[in-house]
Amino acid sequence: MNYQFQFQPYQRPFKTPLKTAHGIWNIREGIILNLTNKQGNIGWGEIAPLSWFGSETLEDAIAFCQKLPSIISTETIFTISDSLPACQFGFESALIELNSNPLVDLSKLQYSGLLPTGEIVLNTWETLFQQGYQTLKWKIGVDEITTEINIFKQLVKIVIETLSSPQKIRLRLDANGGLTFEQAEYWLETCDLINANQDLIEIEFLEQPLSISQLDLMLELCDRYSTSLALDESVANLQQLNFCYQQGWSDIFVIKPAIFGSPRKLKNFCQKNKIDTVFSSVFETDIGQNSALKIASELLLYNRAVGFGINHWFIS
Ligand SMILES: O=C(O)CCC(=O)c1ccccc1C(=O)O
Ligand SMILES: [Mg+2]
Repeated sequence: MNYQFQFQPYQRPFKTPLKTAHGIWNIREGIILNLTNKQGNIGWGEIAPLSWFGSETLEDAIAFCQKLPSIISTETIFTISDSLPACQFGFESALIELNSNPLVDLSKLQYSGLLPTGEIVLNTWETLFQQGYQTLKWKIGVDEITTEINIFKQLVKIVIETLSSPQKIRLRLDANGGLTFEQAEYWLETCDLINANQDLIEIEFLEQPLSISQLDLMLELCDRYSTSLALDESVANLQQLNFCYQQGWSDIFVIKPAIFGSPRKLKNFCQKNKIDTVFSSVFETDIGQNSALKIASELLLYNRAVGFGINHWFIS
């Protein structure tokens, strides 16, 4: 099958720049593409690379699109190199949109809301909770650890004072690989104590405490603490996911479909191995988000909230 191919780069500024352990992020840049078939139907796709997470760069993706002819085949799409995972996602999701049943039910998904870093979280959590988010994520590893643990304990205290059973918040902590082993131990001790002593706030998991090169130490943390751990940066694409799975990771895997690579290969892996997944955004636009959410709703096994509650981060 042949398709007519068009693409257009885009830029979207954040309302408030996003702070993570990797640094400050001001503008989301990516590419919107479309494929038109012989009947004139159009399928949209998005390429939203995140090179600091291990995907190709935006420049790589633009260069790839520029080299393609204006008519491309299904075979071209299914042979995109594994070194261009965000391109694999963008083109395959446009194909999926053209060729499959559009009636995927996204209404059953629960969303996780992303909190801002720092002390402002003490006000923001309640706004998001009132908007319906029962799962929230807070970035750590950005400030001094004593400052962050202090804010975290205040947050837990306020939540406990404000909610009453059966209300409940699940909180995810995302370190973006920015902690040392000792700092991760300190966080996990604190989380274990909170989880053991009350039911109004559950620390659902600590996400990517250490860098990709320290998988052995993260496996050790899994053994030593009862709070769950999730890998994110460590499993940014299929090759990395295969590796971590083979090394024995049996806790949570955060999957960011837009940079992971071929949706078809992701589906095969998840259906074969029944892993515990959290599907998450890379701040793509609605086009990439819709494709990612369709994948999430097909593959989600344990009903964990998807990390796509991020719209309030953008100037619309
Ligand atoms: O996962 C979520 O809940 C929100 C999305 C998120 O945190 C994120 C968004 C863009 C890039 C990296 C990350 C991350 O999980 O580290
Ligand atoms: Mg993360």
